[in-house]
Amino acid sequence: MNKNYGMEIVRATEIAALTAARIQGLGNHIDILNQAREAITKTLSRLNVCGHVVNDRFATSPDIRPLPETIGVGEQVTDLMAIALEAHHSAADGKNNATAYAVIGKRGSIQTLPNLGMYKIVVGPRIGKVVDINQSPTVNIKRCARALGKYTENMTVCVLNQPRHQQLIEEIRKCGARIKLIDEGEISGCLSAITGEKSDIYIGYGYAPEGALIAAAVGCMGGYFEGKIFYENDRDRAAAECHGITDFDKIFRLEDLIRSHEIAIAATGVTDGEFLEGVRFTPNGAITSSFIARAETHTYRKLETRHFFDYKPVF
Ligand SMILES: O=P(O)(O)OC[C@H]1O[C@](O)(COP(=O)(O)O)[C@@H](O)[C@@H]1O
Repeated sequence: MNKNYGMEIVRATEIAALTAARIQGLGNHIDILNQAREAITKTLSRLNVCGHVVNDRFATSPDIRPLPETIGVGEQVTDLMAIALEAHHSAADGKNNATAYAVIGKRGSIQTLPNLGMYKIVVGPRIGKVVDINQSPTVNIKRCARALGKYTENMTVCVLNQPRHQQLIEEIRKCGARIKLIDEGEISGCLSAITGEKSDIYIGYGYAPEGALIAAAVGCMGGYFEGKIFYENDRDRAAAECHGITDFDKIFRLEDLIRSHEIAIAATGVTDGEFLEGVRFTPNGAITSSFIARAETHTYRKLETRHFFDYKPVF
């Protein structure tokens, strides 16, 4: 791609975040997700590309507004992944970590993944390739501590607060590391672990399609990612085969999920989160907190944007 599309897709994540923030806390998680999806689609539709939408986890959900198969008005063919509102239950409840995300990359650069669970481990560039998903959390935490020159007791591990993580949480406690529990929004937990802002490692089970977006963030910002898809039965394995996955023990790394340096990512906070602040409404507009990054340069920017609704007729 011959330009930094991060600058363009961030406008779409901003509009999705502003739209969702307007109805934050009203309790309707389907409506807030649909409104965010409509908003991100409308703004991405103005992009001068022909973006093939990939890894939409809600593509076949009957209540959820579909994203078009292709988005944009241009000729340059790209992959486009949009998570208009991660942690939509949190957004509907007015809780933390709701965020809008978009990734754009050269056509074929983003691996498509089935709607299955994926166990993930994510660290930032200061730690790098010392973790091994087949090792226990204790071994990985200690390896990361050594890489950072920190005591294990001063390491912070971000984990989704889900019953399935009980054993993981107990093991982390036993090895002496600190825990940062988040209710929803694993991507923001991973971004925070990549930059080392609020945690040092992210470990846990979430969805596989999110893994591609997290890998894109690692590709753009540095760090290390490993993910393993969790299969319960033959139907799951058949679903994976539709995406060309035939090795069911495969460890997915950055290069398996993102196959090009021509990739850019953007995100905007809806509610306050691990990595970004939520939308703050002002008397005549709103302030959004976003980030954009691209793999070619590894430059990442955090942006505070002031929106003036008198000049934004849509609001
Ligand atoms: O805990 P669950 O329901 O298995 O889902 C895990 C997923 O939920 C999330 O926390 C939020 O998911 P949504 O974006 O669908 O709201 C994701 O970050 C994570 O992958």
